[in-house]
Amino acid sequence: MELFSFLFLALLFTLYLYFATLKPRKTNTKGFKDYPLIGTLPEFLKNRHRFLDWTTQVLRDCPTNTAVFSRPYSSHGVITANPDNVEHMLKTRFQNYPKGERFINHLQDFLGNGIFNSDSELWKVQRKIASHEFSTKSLRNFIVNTVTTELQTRLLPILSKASQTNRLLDLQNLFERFAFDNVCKLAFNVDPACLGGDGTAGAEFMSAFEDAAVLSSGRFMSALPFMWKIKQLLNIGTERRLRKSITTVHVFADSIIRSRLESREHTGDDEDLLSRFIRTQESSPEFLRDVVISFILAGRDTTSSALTWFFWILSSRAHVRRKIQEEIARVRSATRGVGAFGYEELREMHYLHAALTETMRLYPPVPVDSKNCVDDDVLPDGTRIGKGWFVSYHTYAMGRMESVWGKDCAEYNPERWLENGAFRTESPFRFPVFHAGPRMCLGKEMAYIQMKSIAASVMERFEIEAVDKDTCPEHVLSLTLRIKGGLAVRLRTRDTQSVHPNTRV
Ligand code: HEM
Repeated sequence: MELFSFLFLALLFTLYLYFATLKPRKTNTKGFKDYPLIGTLPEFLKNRHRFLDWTTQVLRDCPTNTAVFSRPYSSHGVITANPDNVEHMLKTRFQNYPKGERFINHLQDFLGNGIFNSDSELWKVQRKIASHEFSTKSLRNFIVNTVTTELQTRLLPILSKASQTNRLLDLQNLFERFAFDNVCKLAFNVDPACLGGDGTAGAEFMSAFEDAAVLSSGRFMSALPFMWKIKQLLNIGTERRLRKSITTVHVFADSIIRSRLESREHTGDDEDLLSRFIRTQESSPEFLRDVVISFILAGRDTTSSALTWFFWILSSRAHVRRKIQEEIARVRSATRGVGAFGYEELREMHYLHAALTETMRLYPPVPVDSKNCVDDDVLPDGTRIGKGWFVSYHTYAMGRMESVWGKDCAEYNPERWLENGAFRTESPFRFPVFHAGPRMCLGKEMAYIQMKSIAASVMERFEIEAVDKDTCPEHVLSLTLRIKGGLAVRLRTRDTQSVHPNTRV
């Protein structure tokens, strides 16, 4: 026993000496500090809680805004905020940069082989069906109608009541519930009634879905890649919670899919994606479940994240709020529209489009996205990448790069998106908020319809002020960029003279 204690103390002492005298292999300030054997791990552990800002600073200091990242017992990787590199990986050499095994393994339990978590043929077949359906007018109308109903019957009445009672509201929570109801209608025509409804089963489904998303993405932040696998094997800690939440999600989705398959002949006119997939091809219930879950994940927290940051930013920018309100009033008087905004009216709102886009430039809902390198390659800026390395493009950092947006990159300025008053699109490689190339986001148009519809309807009726409008909120990093603790706001009904008489709730 004494010998054991002695050996143990000797080992501790040796480790102490090793770490105390350790010097990074790379001592200059460019790139991540890289130590022998343990790679970037010490820096990563020190900065994990502020991952986005730390990596942004490192990339800003690198000559081509690209840095190599290494972790012990795991493959190396490259993180880039360079538009040429982004174009190379997302388009020019698309085949060489799939999601890859590492990404897919991390999310497999939750997402199976859904579009968000597959490559090659499995991805292609879902992409083909979905991109056809997303381009149909019937799906667009379905989306507009779903958003309108949720707005008129749930969100606006909740806001109206809060403004009368001067109650504080967590706007992020409301938007997340809104988006979840919406995307469930789109995915399988089910209304979980998470916003203002009595949907107990729906609320349980949403909360399990949220847990599953956060815990699955937490696997990527594990200091040592095999640690989550050990926890999974022993069914302990976060992995135990993850298993439970995934089971809840699967049971809920399976029951809907089973009943829809049993009444297959009744899906003839249904507009939701599940019915469209059932009509188009023969698929197993498990595959249909994967399809549905991926779509819910893709459309769930993205629009709510963008809208939450949008209202926080606008809280301290009265001049931007005023311009949006003037635009809304102009569109109203031109169309003499009443009630919810129609698709054509939303299309006319160029300034609102620019203000939302500018929000996502600085606070992208998907801040970092990763691919896997299949064969050795050299990026356009000269960075060498080895087979099996991960390559991440850092959308959050790109919005803050002088090399991409110029000297005023840190300023919130919707005007940068306008030319003679009309919205001007940007290269998706400089602005990869919706991804780019063959895997570009399928829900982009739907997302803008939803965000513009909510923003215009809310801003036409209310003034919204974040309680803590002058302090940048902390964010939580899961798959999407969310505000830690939500966004507390106070509402005031706008002067009745400035609101169209027929639009009151
Ligand atoms: C502001 C809102 C949104 C943003 C910023 C956004 C962003 C993105 C990004 C970055 C990706 C690439 C993810 C990856 O492959 O790793 C993506 C993919 C995707 N998005 Fe969106 N998205 C938004 C809203 C939506 C909505 C509302 C839907 C509809 C349900 C949707 C459906 C999809 C789908 C199906 C994919 C997978 C495409 C593929 O792999 O081929 N998105 N989105």
